[in-house]
Amino acid sequence: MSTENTESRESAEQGATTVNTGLAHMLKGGVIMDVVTPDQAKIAEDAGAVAVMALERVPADIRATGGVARMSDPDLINGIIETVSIPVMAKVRIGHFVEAQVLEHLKVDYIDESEVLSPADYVHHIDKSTFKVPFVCGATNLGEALRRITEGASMIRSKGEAGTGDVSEAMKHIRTINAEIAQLASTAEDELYLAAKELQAPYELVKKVAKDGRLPVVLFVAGGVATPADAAMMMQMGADGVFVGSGIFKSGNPAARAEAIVKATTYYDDPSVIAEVSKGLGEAMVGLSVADVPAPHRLAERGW
Ligand SMILES: O=C(CO)[C@H](O)[C@H](O)COP(=O)(O)O
Repeated sequence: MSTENTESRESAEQGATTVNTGLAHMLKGGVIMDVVTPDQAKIAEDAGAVAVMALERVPADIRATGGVARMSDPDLINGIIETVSIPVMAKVRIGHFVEAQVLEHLKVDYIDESEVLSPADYVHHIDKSTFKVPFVCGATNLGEALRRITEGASMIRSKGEAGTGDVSEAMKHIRTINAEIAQLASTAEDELYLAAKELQAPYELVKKVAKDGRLPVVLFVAGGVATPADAAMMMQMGADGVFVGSGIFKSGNPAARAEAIVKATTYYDDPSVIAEVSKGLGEAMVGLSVADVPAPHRLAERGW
């Protein structure tokens, strides 16, 4: 390849990186909602969601019915794309690069390489740098987040324990990521080589996080967020936004709860707003305490 071609490819790649992370920045401060039908997508859009995540079953139903959970039917994804004007994300199994090729072909706005679906590869994640469409990936700690970013993820979401309605794992993961970043920021420069080795992440990326005191991409929180107060708490913990799935569409009044969670995410530091929007929402999802979920059934354990 000529020098000129190499340069233009590099510049195109840099451009793609900017665009890829740019969409995630536009979603900041918002709620991304799991939806399984075009009607649900419309409810989410009307409630003020900044994007929807198309999938076949919300995590609570994946957990309840078991079996192998895969990428959704393209007809469902197309139906949702045609119904709403906000960005549409969709999930692929960890390591399933052909499902990702299909979603890119369908022109989804974002791909979630998600532990909520059954992994297709227990060793490798997708090489996301080979795609034009941006990816979001889950992480339970800083090392995991940095490995996903190295593979090309443009956005990270902490995993929580999806489908439980129990926010405690989401809290654990955002606290862990925050604490590990704070520790890096106070690490002497000549000790960052060891930190990189321990985090199993590239030195240059570790150095950047230490210098900036934050991830180089947007960080949302997911998994177990079920009430307006849950969402506001994640925002007060420093999240750039929240994903909510089962908490809305497994509740008694999805439209009202969706709107309330959006408002609480926006006014996350105003208890008077959170109190107001929490009134009269009807039944919250029944939920499942994470302490009662045995380790082999924990979705957050998937991914490495
Ligand atoms: O995997 C996801 C993020 O991509 C889900 O949207 C999220 O984890 C939903 O979890 P829950 O159903 O507990 O809200």
